[in-house]
Amino acid sequence: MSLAHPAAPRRSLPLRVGTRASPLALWQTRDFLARITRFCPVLRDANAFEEQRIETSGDKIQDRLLAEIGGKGLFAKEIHEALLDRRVDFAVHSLKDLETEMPPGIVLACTLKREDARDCLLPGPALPAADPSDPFAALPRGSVIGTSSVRRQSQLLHRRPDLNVVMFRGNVQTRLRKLAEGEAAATLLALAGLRRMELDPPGSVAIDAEIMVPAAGQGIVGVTVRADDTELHELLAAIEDPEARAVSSAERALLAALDGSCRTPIGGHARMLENGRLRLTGLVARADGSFLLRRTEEGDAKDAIRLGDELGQALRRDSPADLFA
Ligand SMILES: NCc1[nH]cc(CCC(=O)O)c1CC(=O)O
Repeated sequence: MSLAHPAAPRRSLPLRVGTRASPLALWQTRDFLARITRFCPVLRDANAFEEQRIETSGDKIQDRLLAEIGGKGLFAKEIHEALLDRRVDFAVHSLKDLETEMPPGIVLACTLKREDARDCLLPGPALPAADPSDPFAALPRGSVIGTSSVRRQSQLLHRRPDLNVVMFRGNVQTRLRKLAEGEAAATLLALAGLRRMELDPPGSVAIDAEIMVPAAGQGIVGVTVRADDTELHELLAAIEDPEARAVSSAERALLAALDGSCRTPIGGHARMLENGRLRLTGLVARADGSFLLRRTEEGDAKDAIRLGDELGQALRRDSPADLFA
C-alpha cells in the first residue's frame, strides 16, 4: 500500500492509532480517521486502521486536582510511550492536553480545524438557565461550582468572589452526571467537547472569551507521530488546518514563555483577523481570583510564535513572582 503517492514506499496495514478511551477522545479519533480517509482513498478499507486505547495517568487519577499531580502531559505520557515503543503509528489528542514541548522523537504532525474555543457555563437542575449576556448573573450568592481547572476557577472567582469552588473531575459524561446529582449548582466545560458529542445541556451558555479566556489549544485536535516517520508525517500534515496551526502556535508559545508552575492559572486565546494578522489574548491569575492580568496583542500570523513568546514574557514580567516559582 502506498499512502500519499503511488511511488511512495509500501507499508503494512493496519495503521495503529493511539487514543484515550473517553467518549470524547474516541469521537475525536474516529472523526480524524474519517477525514484522513476522505483525503487518502487508499485507506478506505475497513482494516486500514486499528484503534489502540491507552489509559493515561490523567485517566487513572480521579481524586486530586490535575494541577497537583503534574498538569499538562498527564493525558499524553503513556500515549507518547506507545508511539516511541512502536506500539502505535500515530496518536490523536486534545491539543490543550499536550505539553508545549514534545518529547524527543515525537512531533505534532497536524492540527485540525478549531471547534468553538469558548468555555460554557452549565447550570444544574436547581438553577434557572444562564443569561448569555451575563452568564454568572443568575448564580445565587455562595453557590457551589464544580471545576478542577484553576484557569476557570480563578476567572470565575475574580468576578464572583462569593462563589465556592469544589473539585469536579472525570470525563464530560461523569461531570454531567455529578451536576445532575446535585454535587454542584453549576459547572464549567469546554463547549468543543459538548458540541462534538452533540450534547446541549439545558440552560447552558457559552462564555465570551474576554470574560473567560480559554486554555491554549482548547477546541483543537492535534495528531502526533514519530519524527522519523517521514511518510506518515507527510500524510498527516496534508490535512492540517493552517489557521489552527497559526492560532495554536501563538497560544502554545505564550504558555511556554509563561512557564507557570502547573498550578498557575494561565489562559491563551488567539483569533485570526483578516489580512493575515493574529490577535492573541493572554491571562495570568491567582487561583483564588485575587490577582488577574489579561492583555491582548496583535501580530503577523507568520510570526505567531514570536507573538506568543513576547506576550507571555510581558505577562510574566508584570505578574507577582511567586506565581512562577
Ligand atoms: N482536560 C479535558 C479536556 N480536554 C479537552 C477537552 C475539550 C475539548 C477541547 O478542548 O478540544 C476537555 C474537556 C473540558 O475541558 O471540558
